[in-house]
Amino acid sequence: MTQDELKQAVARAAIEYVVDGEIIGVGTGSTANFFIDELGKIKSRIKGAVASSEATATRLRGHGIEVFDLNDVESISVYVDGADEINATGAMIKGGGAALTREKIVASVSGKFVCIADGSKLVETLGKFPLPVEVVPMAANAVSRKLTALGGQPRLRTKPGSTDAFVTDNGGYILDVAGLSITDAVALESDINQIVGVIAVGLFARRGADVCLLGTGDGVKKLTF
Ligand SMILES: O=C(CO)[C@H](O)[C@H](O)COP(=O)(O)O
Repeated sequence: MTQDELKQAVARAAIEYVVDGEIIGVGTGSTANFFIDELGKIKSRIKGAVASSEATATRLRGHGIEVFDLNDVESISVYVDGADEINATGAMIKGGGAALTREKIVASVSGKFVCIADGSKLVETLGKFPLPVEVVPMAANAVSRKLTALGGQPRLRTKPGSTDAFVTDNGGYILDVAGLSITDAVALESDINQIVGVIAVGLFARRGADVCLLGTGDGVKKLTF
């Protein structure tokens, strides 16, 4: 199976977690997009969705799915999203698609986090994928120095084909931090959160996934944490 076929398979499998009549939290990225397309096929079963990015909101609306402002929602039963890396405890690196802050917010108010990923995302130790850190633009260099002191090699994310800084939905910049071998994800998440100027770090450890649907050549494997 191709990587897209694996993503589509886990997206289809995630429909099992949709609670009829409810508002569902929806992540960002190529795997989440397959899930949105599956949601579109059963949109009459749900009340609507809370999106983790403007791109996801646009795709949801394209399927005729109502997108709710999180401030107008009391609770979310299920949040479905991809990951850049996930380990055996359900801790993840996220933010490759630049939506880490809103993803973390929606995940934090959701009852169950269902991660959908192709098998290549399951790793023993987090950190081979550069850790995204969203920062207030004026603090980018100051935060970079602190991340270097933590042992990382931060690089400012730029727009494709440009040297201009990429700007997130929230007006932030992203530092992608290479060179980290993350053995204590909870501690590192806390340490980076403490750095003044950090908006959010793409380490989902304190609030990791509850379930991971992993697409492999042998079919969809379900990991529970
Ligand atoms: O965290 C994310 C976006 O900020 C994505 O979920 C993550 O980057 C995985 O994306 P994809 O499914 O395209 O591999």
